Amino acid sequence: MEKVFHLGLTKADLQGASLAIVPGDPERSKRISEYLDSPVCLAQTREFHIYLGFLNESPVVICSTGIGGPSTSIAVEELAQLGITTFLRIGTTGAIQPHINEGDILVSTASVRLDGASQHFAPIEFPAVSDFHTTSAMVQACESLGITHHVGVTASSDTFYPGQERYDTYSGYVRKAYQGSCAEWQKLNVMNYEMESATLFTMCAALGLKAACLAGVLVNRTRQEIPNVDHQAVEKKAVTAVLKAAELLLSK
Ligand SMILES: O=P(O)(O)O[C@H]1O[C@H](CO)[C@@H](O)[C@H]1O
Ligand SMILES: O=c1cc[nH]c(=O)[nH]1
Repeated sequence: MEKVFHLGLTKADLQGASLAIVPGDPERSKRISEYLDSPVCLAQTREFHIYLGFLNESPVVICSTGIGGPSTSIAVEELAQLGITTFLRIGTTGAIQPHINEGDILVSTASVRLDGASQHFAPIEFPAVSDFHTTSAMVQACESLGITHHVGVTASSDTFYPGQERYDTYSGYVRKAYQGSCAEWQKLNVMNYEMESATLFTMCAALGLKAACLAGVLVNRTRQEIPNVDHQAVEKKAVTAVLKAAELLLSK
């Protein structure tokens, strides 16, 4: 088989892996790989840092998506061509409900499609819904590890600043369409903001692939706009949860 265009890998490179862990941050790929047995770096190209390792002897791929839907859609498409059918996103996030605390883990059942890329896969009426069994494994993982977690709907935006209604910016202006949007999502019981799950869920649901997403809370937007917590501690908890979910899925 030819190498896929962006990731630069062939099916043989993945050694039969069918499950991928997909963080946004490229540097996180390496940190996750260190929890696997015999990790090797397969490629580092653009925002895609790709590792292969083993979890209880099953091959697992880790591939960063970069920030946002367009690069996520490339990673998912090319990984699917290479044999990946299950995608576990592990991200960071901003909570918008007052009862959610920094350091909690949020498991997304579905996402509000505030992205553009998902519309290249399915019309806006199509739900950005996670895979039930894959998401259940994430919930079970959090429960078994005693991690404080919340399960619900996520708003997934193309932008970090206006799409998430941040005013503490260069211009201080948010265009009218997004003014009041955070309050509306709060009223509609949306848990949080992040930037990749709408594309990931829509694309995977439309293509018959399985996707789930969990994220560690870096900031509670009812209290402040920009995160200032210990990023690494929050990430470590989320990584522990996603690896446990992968282990549960691979043991079935
Ligand atoms: O920590 P990651 O996985 O990158 O996820 C979140 O962090 C980035 C924004 O800071 C966006 O990618 C958002 O979805
Ligand atoms: O508030 C936040 C924090 C992390 N990632 C986001 O997209 N938003």
